[in-house]
Amino acid sequence: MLWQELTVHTTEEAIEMITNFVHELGAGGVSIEESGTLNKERDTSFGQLYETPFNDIPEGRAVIKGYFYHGTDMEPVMANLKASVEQLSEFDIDTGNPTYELREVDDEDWAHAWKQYFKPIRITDRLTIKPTWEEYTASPGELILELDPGMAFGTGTHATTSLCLKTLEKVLQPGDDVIDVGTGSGILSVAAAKLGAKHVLAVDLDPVAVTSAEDNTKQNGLESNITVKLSDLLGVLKESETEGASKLGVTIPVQLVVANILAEVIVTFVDDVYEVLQQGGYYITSGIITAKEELVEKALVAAKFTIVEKNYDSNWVVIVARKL
Ligand SMILES: C[S@@+](CC[C@H](N)C(=O)[O-])C[C@H]1O[C@@H](n2cnc3c(N)ncnc32)[C@H](O)[C@@H]1O
Repeated sequence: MLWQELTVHTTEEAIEMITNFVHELGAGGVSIEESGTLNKERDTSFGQLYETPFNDIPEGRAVIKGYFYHGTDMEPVMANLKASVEQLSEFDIDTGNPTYELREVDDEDWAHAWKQYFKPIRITDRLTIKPTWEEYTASPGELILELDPGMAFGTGTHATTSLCLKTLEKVLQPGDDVIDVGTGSGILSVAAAKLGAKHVLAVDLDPVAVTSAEDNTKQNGLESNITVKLSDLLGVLKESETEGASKLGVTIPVQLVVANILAEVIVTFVDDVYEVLQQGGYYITSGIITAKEELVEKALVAAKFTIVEKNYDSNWVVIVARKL
């Protein structure tokens, strides 16, 4: 199928606003590329982070691409978008002299192009992510995460995913029950299970992510260690109250929760994380751009969490909080 691809070259700071504009103007899908991440393209109903490796986008810059159906009259779309972007300076958002391009593309091109760049990645001495279609020989003691993210988020190349993986390796104790909120491809759940979790409950509100996480659970032979559900954390809490833990696989309260979602979303369920955690339990959270770090910290402290560690990669932070 043919699409019209509208590209905006701008700054990381303007991503959120411009992505919203492109959506509001009727794009069927939006992709976001920042420097040094892997680009995958699909619908952005949850405002996910997007990934692009080996690109030559300079630090602080971003490329946003909106895909419009072939018959769309792009002239008013362009005019509207430019007018909205110009207004951003009034809100002190630096759009960095944006430039615009328009071209026709075939969706086969953009749905699969990223695969050629996705190679085995060694995240830590122990954890390596291996695309299912690549050959790789593991060294002794190396844990291999077999992964085909499909169109879900979570290849491991994005700074936030790799921050979460490194932190999981440090914090998770064998035998822990774990909840992975916003599982995407299931990458963090697969890692948690391979690192010795007793059971992992993986939840996501996006059916595409749920299918991907289920597939990756199977690829790694972890069907008896990971339960995947189309839900958010509140849904999990309600289900555990009404039906008990039997369908969730984990026993609530759990020892560890991990959530790699955008800051604005994370702050909406901090209290639910506190409730679902055992005393002494850990909460690993990322998806937080450093500009939003304080917002999340305040919400965590207000919910009675103690912040025990923070680590950074590019403009992203992972926060480790504890229920003490
Ligand atoms: C940035 S991706 C993270 C994927 C993967 N966990 C990783 O670390 O690479 C965030 C995921 O959270 C999901 N999501 C967004 N809001 C959510 C919510 N309130 N509850 C559950 N999942 C949510 C999105 O659908 C998306 O798949």
